[in-house]
Amino acid sequence: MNEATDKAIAKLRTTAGDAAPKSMRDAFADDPQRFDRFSARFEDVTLDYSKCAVSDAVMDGLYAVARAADVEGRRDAMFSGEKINTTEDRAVLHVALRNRSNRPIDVDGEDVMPEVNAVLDAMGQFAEAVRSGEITGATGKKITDIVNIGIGGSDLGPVMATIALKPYHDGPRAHFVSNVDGAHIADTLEGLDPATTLVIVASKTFTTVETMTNAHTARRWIAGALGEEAVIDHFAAVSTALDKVREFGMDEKRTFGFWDWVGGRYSVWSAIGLPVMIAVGRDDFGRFLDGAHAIDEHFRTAPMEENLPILLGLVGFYHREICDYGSRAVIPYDQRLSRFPAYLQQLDMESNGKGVDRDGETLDRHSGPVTWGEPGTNGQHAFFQLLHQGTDPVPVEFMVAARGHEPELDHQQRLLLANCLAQSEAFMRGRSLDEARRQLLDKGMGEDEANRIAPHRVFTGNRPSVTILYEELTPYALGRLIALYEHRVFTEAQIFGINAFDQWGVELGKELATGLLPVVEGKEDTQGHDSSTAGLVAIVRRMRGETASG
Ligand SMILES: O=P(O)(O)OC[C@H]1O[C@](O)(CO)[C@@H](O)[C@@H]1O
Repeated sequence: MNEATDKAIAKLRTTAGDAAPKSMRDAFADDPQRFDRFSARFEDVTLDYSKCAVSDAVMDGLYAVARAADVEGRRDAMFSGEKINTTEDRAVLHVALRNRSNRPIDVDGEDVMPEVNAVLDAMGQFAEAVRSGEITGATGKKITDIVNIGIGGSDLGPVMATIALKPYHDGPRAHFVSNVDGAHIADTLEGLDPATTLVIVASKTFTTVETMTNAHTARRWIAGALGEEAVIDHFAAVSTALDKVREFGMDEKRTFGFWDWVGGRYSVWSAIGLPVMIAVGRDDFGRFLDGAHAIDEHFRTAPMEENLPILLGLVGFYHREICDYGSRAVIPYDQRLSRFPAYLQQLDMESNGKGVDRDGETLDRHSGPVTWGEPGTNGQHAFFQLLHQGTDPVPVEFMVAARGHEPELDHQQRLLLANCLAQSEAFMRGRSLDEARRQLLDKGMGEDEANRIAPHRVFTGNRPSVTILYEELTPYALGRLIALYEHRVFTEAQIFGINAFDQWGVELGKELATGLLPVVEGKEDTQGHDSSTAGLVAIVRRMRGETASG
């Protein structure tokens, strides 16, 4: 572990004990400038962290931690193509995928930008040809539906972005299959016409069992309806493993590559974004990349005190390490961001859910928290109970647009905004016992009854939240929002001292999945497995009528 970071964190802990506001309600009452002091802006995005228990001294302590952990130096190393993913010996260059300035970025002495631009161009031509009907299915019919088959990073980003950009869809309908559960592909293909469907198989490795199993099911579906020779016209592939794509029998002209320096969870900007591009078109996909690039430039150049991803990262680190909050809730008051929390779960937890530092030493501090969430206002009618009154405070991250895409329903957007802002105010202010009692008495309740009920209606308040406010959820704004979170995760990882870019924990799942299959199939016995696993396998086989004792 880095000694300088340890020292800065120890100092911050003391500072926070002495100088963090004990009551945020009082802090707001005492300082009318609090919002101005603890919020930052980039273009039309406002990051408000004033409803967190920070003070100037705490923020200075956090900047000192970031400096000790060399966040800025490591950021520059990432942007310059250094192999900062040391356990896989890879550069980390999702930023090159949206490097709209075309500034050269070298990996092993070679500029990656020409290749990046060539794939983007090929994707654009293919996407537009599918959208216009120039590329058709085997029978000459226009493609009306695309089915993306992928999982993890080859699914979550495209699904999330496709849902988010619904107002911009003017291409074929996009569907997504990820789960190996046959129900997923069966339900998705039901009602689709093979003659007008294009299947995109998206897999960085082209070996992931879920994706390959679903790809073979889709292949049978196409071949069964249109004949084996039609398969080539109904499939496209996205992968870094071009040899494996060839083995599957895909057309090379419909194969779009990317590179080992793009992590799965950072790949929506690459050819993995093809379904998004087909749905919204090349130009809007370009605007999505532009938005991310704008945040990249801001992250690369803005001073820490004004740097939104760094500030979001510092607040996140503060909540995790100093305040000891084990999770954070991401609540978009934006229905079209309904899959953003799921997307962030992979981005955040696959990156920062680590137990050893970059040198392989066991961490003696926290790494990343649990990230979870659901859109508001729905969450308000479910888990907000715990957020307001539960015993474990959970910092909340709200995001909301000033304007929706439905001018005729603008009164609903105002209601949404009011809910979002009211919730963050309520988390901060709370309601004291006295206030609760007085409210009940004002409603005409008797004194004894008011005394009995009031404690149940107390809200401790002082519960932290961050609000990210933007004008409208455009492709550009979505690109910015995702990149903001990517660099937040990066910032936190540097302070935690971990490698955010490997994922050995989830890769274990890939090994385990196939290991037990022969046992479930009855081809191997349960010897060597624990009694729980053996017992459950035995029940499964009995229930499926696969053993005599069934
Ligand atoms: O794109 P692939 O190679 O099919 O992998 C899918 C996902 O699997 C993981 O490696 C582990 O689940 C993720 O990181 C990745 O996004």
